[in-house]
Amino acid sequence: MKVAVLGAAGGIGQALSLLLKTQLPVGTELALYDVAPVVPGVAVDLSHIPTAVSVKGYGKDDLASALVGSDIVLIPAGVPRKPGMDRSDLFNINAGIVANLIEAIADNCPTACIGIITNPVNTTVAIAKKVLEKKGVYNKNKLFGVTTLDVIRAETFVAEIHGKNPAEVTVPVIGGHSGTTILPLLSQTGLSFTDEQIEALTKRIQNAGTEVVEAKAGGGSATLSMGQAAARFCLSLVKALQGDNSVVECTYVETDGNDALFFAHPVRLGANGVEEILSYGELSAYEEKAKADMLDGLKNDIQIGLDFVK
Ligand SMILES: NC(=O)c1ccc[n+]([C@@H]2O[C@H](COP(=O)([O-])OP(=O)(O)OC[C@H]3O[C@@H](n4cnc5c(N)ncnc54)[C@H](O)[C@@H]3O)[C@@H](O)[C@H]2O)c1
Ligand SMILES: O=C(O)C[C@H](O)C(=O)O
Repeated sequence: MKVAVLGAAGGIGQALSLLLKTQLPVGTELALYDVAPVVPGVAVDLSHIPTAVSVKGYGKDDLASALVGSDIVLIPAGVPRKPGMDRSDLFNINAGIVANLIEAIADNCPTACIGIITNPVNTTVAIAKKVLEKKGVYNKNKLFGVTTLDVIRAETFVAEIHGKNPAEVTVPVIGGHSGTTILPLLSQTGLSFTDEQIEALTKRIQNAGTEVVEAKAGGGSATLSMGQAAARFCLSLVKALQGDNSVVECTYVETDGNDALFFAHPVRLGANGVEEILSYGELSAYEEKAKADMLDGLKNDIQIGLDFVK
């Protein structure tokens, strides 16, 4: 098994790479790529941790070597938000970065599962689809927008309110990854909430990225919690690729278009990536309305991505 992290020297990239170095199965190869000259040093640093996962750093001109043979490629490359910005304000810089990296994936490891972290996720995943299609290697079962951070935040905040261990709480989060497109399904937690709690919790989960951006006061966005979220997603994918058919994660994937072309659902993973897109079940009246209200915005975000690739 080979896992490549593109943008591995960044805030998310370093946290994620540390977690993968310590948690990937024995024998895994971890390839760390970044345009920042520190990346070989990050790899050497991690290589001193005594686990049976080999780590190699790849600089700016070595993208192809980093990618060849990869089974999973995770992409946290790109610029993060500063206070006052929306995720969509990152489009101008990050769209081109993602398109170029996806082209290289198409050329060097066209059958890899790709997890996109770079914002705006609602749009960058659509860019990836178009680039892969143009290259003739698109497989919708292997392209994922990583929305796991919304899930772990929802689990944390719900556990806090109910005085529970977060490990015992499950909250599906559907839709997209920005503002109101993030839709936590509190009705499916098996726990009860007042209307006021539902309103406040939903808003907190939707604004949690901004909560971090403001707290970091110009120093970037969520990196450590995102590292944890991406590691959870990657480890689930590894388990599934190795034959475990029972792994379910919420992730932003291409669907039958019932809601929008890309929509985060609970997804059963397997040896080929997406095994089955699971129904998100019955929504409460509050959730139905929230979904109806955000769909046009999400569809627009997706269209911007599709239109970016000529
Ligand atoms: N999906 C999510 O839930 C989620 C959560 C947090 C952050 N993000 C997004 O992740 C991205 C990265 O955030 P960060 O805090 O790690 O930023 P960062 O600035 O700390 O790190 C980004 C890294 O990407 C590298 N990079 C830039 N262009 C590159 C290229 N063409 N190829 C390879 N590497 C390149 C940079 O050198 C840097 O090391 C941002 O777009 C951010 O908005 C997404
Ligand atoms: O909020 C951001 O810009 C980063 C990320 O999407 C997050 O949800 O923390």
